[in-house]
Amino acid sequence: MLKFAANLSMLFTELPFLQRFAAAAEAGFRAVEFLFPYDYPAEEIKRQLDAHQLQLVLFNTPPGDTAAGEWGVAALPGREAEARRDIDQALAYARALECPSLHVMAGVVTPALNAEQCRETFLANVGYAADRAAELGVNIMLEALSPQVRPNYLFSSQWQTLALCDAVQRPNVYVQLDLFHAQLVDGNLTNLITTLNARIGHVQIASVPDRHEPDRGETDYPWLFNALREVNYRGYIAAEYHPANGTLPGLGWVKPWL
Ligand SMILES: O=C(O)C(=O)[C@@H](O)CO
Ligand SMILES: [Mg+2]
Repeated sequence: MLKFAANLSMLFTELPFLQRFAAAAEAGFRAVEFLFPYDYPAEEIKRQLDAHQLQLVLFNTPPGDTAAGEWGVAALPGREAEARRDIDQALAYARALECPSLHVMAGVVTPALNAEQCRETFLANVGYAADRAAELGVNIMLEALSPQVRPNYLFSSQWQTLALCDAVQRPNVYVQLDLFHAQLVDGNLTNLITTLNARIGHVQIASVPDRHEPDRGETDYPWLFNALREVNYRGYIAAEYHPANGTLPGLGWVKPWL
């Protein structure tokens, strides 16, 4: 049985953040994810999860200075101490919120940076995160981001994600397969699912190219759900899209799965 989660940074944004948990549960979701918990004490988020019997399944390490265009610091040479503080903080939240997976954000490689050095820095920081996470039973996710959404992010292809997972040599590091980014960059999604298979730790979905509900656009999600079922995918599939016309009217696609 496939399991679905609502991304509370993109869905239910008609409501303030802490009210989105109730709305997701009311809509039938049993699991949620979001970008960042850091503006709120963990206890406050935990109260929402418990009150609405929701499982938190994923969130991200802090993004760095977003106003300056940063999107993670784990690949930025010279920022290792900050990256590891961020990882420690994120893992403290993961523990408090009983969240099984953490996405470690790499960062944008500006022209002033050496790409190979960034990759090495990322691998070292992911190794640190994986070892700390293993003590808590948490898995680490790595996510390729398309240049259309995040230009110059450290990696954009699912094959680069796989190579990074291989290179870090830790059993608790997985591919976070966002099928929206994957279609933009790699295509051939059925092959990606069957080839990556057991290395996939988390899946996210949205229509392509508009990043709306996954019931439109160029990707056939019922087909891909079936492909995930056939490889016996046991993780979550998170709805990470911008609703085209409000969250609730767009949830028809997920109703049969909840
Ligand atoms: O942008 C995405 O896609 C994500 O999954 C974010 O959480 C990280 O960039
Ligand atoms: Mg994503």
